[in-house]
Amino acid sequence: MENRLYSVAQIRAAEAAAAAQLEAGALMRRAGQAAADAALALLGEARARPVLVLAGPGNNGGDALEMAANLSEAGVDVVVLHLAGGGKVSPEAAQALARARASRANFADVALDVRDWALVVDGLFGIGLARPLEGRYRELVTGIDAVRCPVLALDVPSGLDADSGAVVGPNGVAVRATHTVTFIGDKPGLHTAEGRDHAGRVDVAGLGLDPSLFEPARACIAAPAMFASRLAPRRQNSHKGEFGDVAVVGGAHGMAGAAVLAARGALYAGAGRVFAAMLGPALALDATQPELMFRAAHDFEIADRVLVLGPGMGGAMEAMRALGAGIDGATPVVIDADGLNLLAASLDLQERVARRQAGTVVTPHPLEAARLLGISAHEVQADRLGTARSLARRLQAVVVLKGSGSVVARPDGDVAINPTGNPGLATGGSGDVLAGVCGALLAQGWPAWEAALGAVWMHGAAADRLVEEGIGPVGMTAGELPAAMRRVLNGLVAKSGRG
Ligand SMILES: NC(=O)C1=CN([C@@H]2O[C@H](COP(=O)(O)OP(=O)(O)OC[C@H]3O[C@@H](n4cnc5c(N)ncnc54)[C@H](OP(=O)(O)O)[C@@H]3O)[C@@H](O)[C@H]2O)[C@@H](O)CC1
Ligand SMILES: Nc1ncnc2c1ncn2[C@@H]1O[C@H](COP(=O)(O)OP(=O)(O)O)[C@@H](O)[C@H]1O
Ligand SMILES: [K+]
Repeated sequence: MENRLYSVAQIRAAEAAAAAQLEAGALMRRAGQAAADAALALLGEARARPVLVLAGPGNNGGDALEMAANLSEAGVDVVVLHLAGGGKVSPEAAQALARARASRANFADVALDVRDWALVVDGLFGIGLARPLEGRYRELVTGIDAVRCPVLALDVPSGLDADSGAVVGPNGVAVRATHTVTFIGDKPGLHTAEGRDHAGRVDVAGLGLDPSLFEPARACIAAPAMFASRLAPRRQNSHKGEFGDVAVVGGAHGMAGAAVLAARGALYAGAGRVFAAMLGPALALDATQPELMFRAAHDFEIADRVLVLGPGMGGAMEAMRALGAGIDGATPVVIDADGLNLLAASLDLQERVARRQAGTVVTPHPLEAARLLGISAHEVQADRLGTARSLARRLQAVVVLKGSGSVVARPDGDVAINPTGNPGLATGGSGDVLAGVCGALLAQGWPAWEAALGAVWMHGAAADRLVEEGIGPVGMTAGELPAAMRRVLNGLVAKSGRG
């Protein structure tokens, strides 16, 4: 998999294997050099003001001390705030401290707001964070929020769990960095949950480890290369039957909009024909999208149609019957929104989902995932990868756990974290559009894993384009997504063509 993400345990194993082959302290010196290079790149010509380096008690602090020595050797004015802690110090961190003390860096116990810094470097804690930040550490970390310069985190923003992207502690704090240089391998927690807010832009410094030292990654960052084989340009001699029928099953009384948004998502993602099978009063027409065909759900023929089960479906018996019929059908399905709430209420339906032969994509937001697993939304967010994996295993389906850094998981445990999208998507109906897009890709023959990855990546990229154009993040509407997503999709298709 490209853009690999490693768990802390995997990073530790690779680090130990590499350290056994190298001279003592070599990895820390390499980390300190990579960190200094990243800082120099960020500073550019801005050398007049000093750089503040916060160095913690462990090896993350050791990296910071090596970096401080390198920066001062490069002529940068460096102030080091070293918090020694009371515990045992590794030989390499002790060596780094000696080197930094012998350099021109100034050691001082300064307050964050006493100077106008060019850069603040967070080398307090990395993957060894063992508990929530308290006392002086907490003060420093919250103080960083007030500085106006760039903040560079070393390895992991202090206070963030590198595996999950959760801020550690019930009332925890973590550094909000503008940039993170992460060592040895990239980590999932930098890209999902609170990770995107705290890590900023992430660069990986591999430190020259031999790839054979790594256990296989079970996670990666999603990228178009993962679904590129499905993006072939259409043949001239094609007809709408080749691009499949999508039927959105939903739209109970008062919730027609959800079904319409999903149907538009499907239309703009290239489905041959799109139906909205309404549980509530069937609309005659969507005047702005007259291509959509409305039917009453109770006498709609679902055979041979890819189904998007759930947008605005409600919780009535009729909805449960429609969901069951869709699940028992032989075509690929997407289950979303109220469809997931109904599923959460029925172990029988969950088992029927797990027995399906055709592709199944399930798209819960954290609360829907929590209902499905009988846990709290907080517990879901504390372990998004684990949650998505266990749902995928339980339902034998591809699961998209939505939110910042959506996690796409499949039953064998592989996951991808989506890097596109922004808070403009936090608006009613954007999930309905996603479900429709996913349905259209399934209808065009994409396997469930690629359809989920493609839908999530393009849906987020559409929102990113809208932000670039000034249409968001504030006030972006779900109805604006389908056309923006269509531009993203056609752009990818054009790129995938020959020559
Ligand atoms: N080893 C190597 O070769 C390489 C390592 N690398 C670098 O090392 C980092 C990992 O180093 P690490 O294992 O020393 O952990 P680190 O993140 O510094 O924190 C542990 C220290 O903090 C303490 N502590 C923990 N939580 C605390 C809290 N809330 N509040 C207060 N104290 C707390 C804990 O002590 P404790 O009190 O728990 O005994 C311990 O002293 C990694 O992220 C990377 O940057 C790279 O250079 C590559 C080569
Ligand atoms: N802060 C965010 N950053 C990135 N994507 C987001 C964010 N908030 C929401 N999204 C995305 O927007 C969509 C919202 O879906 P959902 O919660 O089901 O909303 P609705 O039910 O209103 O349609 C999902 O694709 C989700 O991943
Ligand atoms: K750090």
